[in-house]
Amino acid sequence: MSAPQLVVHRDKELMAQAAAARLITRIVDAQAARGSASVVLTGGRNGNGLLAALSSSPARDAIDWSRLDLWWGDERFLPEGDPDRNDTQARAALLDSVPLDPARVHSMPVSGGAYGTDVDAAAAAYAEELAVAARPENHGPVPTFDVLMLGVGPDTHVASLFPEHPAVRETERTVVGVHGAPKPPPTRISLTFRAIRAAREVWLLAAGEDKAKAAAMALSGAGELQAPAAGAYGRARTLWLLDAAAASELPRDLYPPASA
Ligand SMILES: O=C(O)[C@H](O)[C@@H](O)[C@H](O)[C@H](O)COP(=O)(O)O
Repeated sequence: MSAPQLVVHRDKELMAQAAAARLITRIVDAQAARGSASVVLTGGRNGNGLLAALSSSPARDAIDWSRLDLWWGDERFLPEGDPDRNDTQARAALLDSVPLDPARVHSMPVSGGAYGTDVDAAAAAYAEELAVAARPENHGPVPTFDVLMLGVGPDTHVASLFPEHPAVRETERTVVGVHGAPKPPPTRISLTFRAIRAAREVWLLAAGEDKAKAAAMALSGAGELQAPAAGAYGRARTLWLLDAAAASELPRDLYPPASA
């Protein structure tokens, strides 16, 4: 477990630009060190803002897109191409405009596809896809992702792990079907903490005033059942990327406001 580090940017646009630059560097470094890189994407405005910033960065061409594995932290269990799916939004923001190897783009299953409406079967299939990709040196049922990104909800949810929901208590499975999520749509697929914590680096993205209480709660010792963001950490690094508004209610020992 790595203790959280905080990076606070002036506003969400700067945060997206800086995070995109950071991600390019991590991917290029991983490809240099290990031949390929693996990244777990998140839905939400901040995750998609980062992808859009990466798309318009000239440095994006430093990435060897054919040697990049993409996974998702969670997905809304909706039909293929649905505009509310996280993968549809990621494709529009970046993926459609770069030469990825389609076999390395691991979207979560769609509803109405091979698993019909059975979200638990769909989740089990994604867990199997992760297990197949894991190497012996990963010592577990998922690959050691280089970077796993997570948006943070105002209720402190990450991926589709909502406060006090059964998925937060899951310790064995790496992927679960989520039923009755408090945020629509109610049926989702999510990585669990077990899979999230297999990542080398976990980055939590939070921007805007509506995230200030969530960030303060998760970073002030709240339990992961009540504040799932508190349970998201990486093996080597846990990084909170915030804008000033989201950092505005953090305890002063964590982040002194500029006027202090
Ligand atoms: O599946 C979802 O409903 C969203 O992906 C959600 O989990 C999102 O990541 C957070 O709510 C943060 O969202 P923002 O980045 O838009 O603030």
